Amino acid sequence: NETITIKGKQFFILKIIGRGGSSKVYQVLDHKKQLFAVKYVDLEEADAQTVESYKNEIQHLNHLQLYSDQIIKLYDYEITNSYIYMLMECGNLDLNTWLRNRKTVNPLDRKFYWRNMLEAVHTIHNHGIIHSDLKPANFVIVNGSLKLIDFGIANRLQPDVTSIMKDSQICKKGDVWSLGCILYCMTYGKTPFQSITNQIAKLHAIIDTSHPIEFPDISEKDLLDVLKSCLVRNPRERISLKELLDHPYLHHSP
Ligand SMILES: Cn1cc(Nc2nc(NC3CCCCC3)c3c(C#N)c[nH]c3n2)cn1
Repeated sequence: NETITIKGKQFFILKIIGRGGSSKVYQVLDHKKQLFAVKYVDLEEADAQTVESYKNEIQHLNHLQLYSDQIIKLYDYEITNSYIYMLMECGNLDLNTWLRNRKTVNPLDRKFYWRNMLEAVHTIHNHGIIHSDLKPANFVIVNGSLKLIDFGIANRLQPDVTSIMKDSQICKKGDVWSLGCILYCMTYGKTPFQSITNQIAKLHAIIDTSHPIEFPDISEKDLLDVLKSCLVRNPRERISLKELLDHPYLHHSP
């Protein structure tokens, strides 16, 4: 069956893991039967800005390999005018699928995965990257720990150059909100505004500081405090990533 050749090495396609607009992710084997993920991007229809955004994402992914184990391993890549191949480590499952398949998350997994997510996002923030679209599908489980697979740079609708560069500390707080939503989901089995089905009403609730987010009582008081601190609507008052890394939830058992 089908093979992919990257930098002269041949890989055998086992299955397609996912597909996006012009990208596909395959699970492949090399000649030593080692498992990898290959991301393929079709550049035929891509405009110069899109190609640039993909090259930017790859440069950052390549560089950040050195700084954290919670960033997916990029072993090699091949860029031509018509396609991109990225050879990466393969996760067993992405966090979105994992969360969908289970009703409850055990407190130890949740705490461990939270630590992994914080470390990954702290790493990209330290290099001036703000994801601004963090969701469970951006993380994969590799040998029991979570790894970030993309930085939200590729194919983002580029902020038009007129957008005034906001204070980056404030923008980083957007990623804290997103992480809080993921942790909320791992705690209560639903996202903070999931019960509001009308999209407009949901949007109003999200931005309405007088609309209270429900935090049903739980035994882990440290976890409850993390959730309430992340899901503060005013970014200035919201907890920072640095403070999250020092929070008792990460350091006190249970
Ligand atoms: C469902 N599932 C996922 C895996 N593992 C996996 N999925 C990856 N992307 C998936 C593409 C579809 C959406 C969810 C992420 C990548 C990846 C990139 N990009 C680099 N390594 C990976 N490993 C095994 N089953």
